[in-house]
Amino acid sequence: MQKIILIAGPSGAGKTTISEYLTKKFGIPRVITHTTRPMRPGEVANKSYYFENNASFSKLHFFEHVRYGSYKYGSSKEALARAWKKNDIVSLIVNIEGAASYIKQLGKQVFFLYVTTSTRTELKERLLKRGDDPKKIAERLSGNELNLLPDNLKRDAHIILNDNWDKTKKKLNAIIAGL
Ligand SMILES: Nc1nc2c(ncn2[C@@H]2O[C@H](COP(=O)(O)OP(=O)(O)O)[C@@H](O)[C@H]2O)c(=O)[nH]1
Ligand SMILES: Nc1ncnc2c1ncn2[C@@H]1O[C@H](COP(=O)(O)OP(=O)(O)O)[C@@H](O)[C@H]1O
Repeated sequence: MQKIILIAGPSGAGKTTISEYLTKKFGIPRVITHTTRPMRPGEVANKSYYFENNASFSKLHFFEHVRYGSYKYGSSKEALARAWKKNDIVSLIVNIEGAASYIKQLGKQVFFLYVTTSTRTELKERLLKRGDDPKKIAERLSGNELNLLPDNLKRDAHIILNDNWDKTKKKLNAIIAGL
């Protein structure tokens, strides 16, 4: 059965780091998603995201799409098909709303990883170190943008407390072995 590992959680929790590890270690490709937000330093077009404007975004065929902060984000049916063509297990980084859509639409094909840290201070420190703008960090770590795990998704979530990278790797290795 084709499967999708959804990776959700607050900014700075380690979603991208985990998805890159899954690619490197297990050849699990990530479904590249579309966004209207500007590219950050260090990001690569068509690898980090497909960077769109409002007009090009509106022409895509979405599996689901959301507005998050000031920008639009969405995963296209084409990008999912492309990733599944490469491998039966793929990963996808989404916000909580997107995770709920996937779980509803794909049911048992979904493995839902919720990644977080023990403290919000740790998230803030990681984001400062990553070079994010302090004003943006404050927005990401409050309100809707925090991506807290809602009660109705707790049953579906496999929670990874990514405080320690070695422990996280071991958990990921065990998860992949069991898929
Ligand atoms: N629903 C949905 N969320 C997405 C998609 N692509 C990215 N996201 C989420 O959008 C949020 C913002 O991503 P980004 O701007 O890269 O910021 P970061 O999480 O602070 O690194 C994150 O929670 C991502 O998981 C998508 O296609 N659909
Ligand atoms: N277990 C960890 N311990 C310390 N730093 C980490 C850990 N996991 C990830 N990081 C670092 O934290 C920062 C945020 O990780 P990232 O994967 O970009 O988060 P997200 O995609 O969830 O926003 C990156 O600089 C990354 O190298």
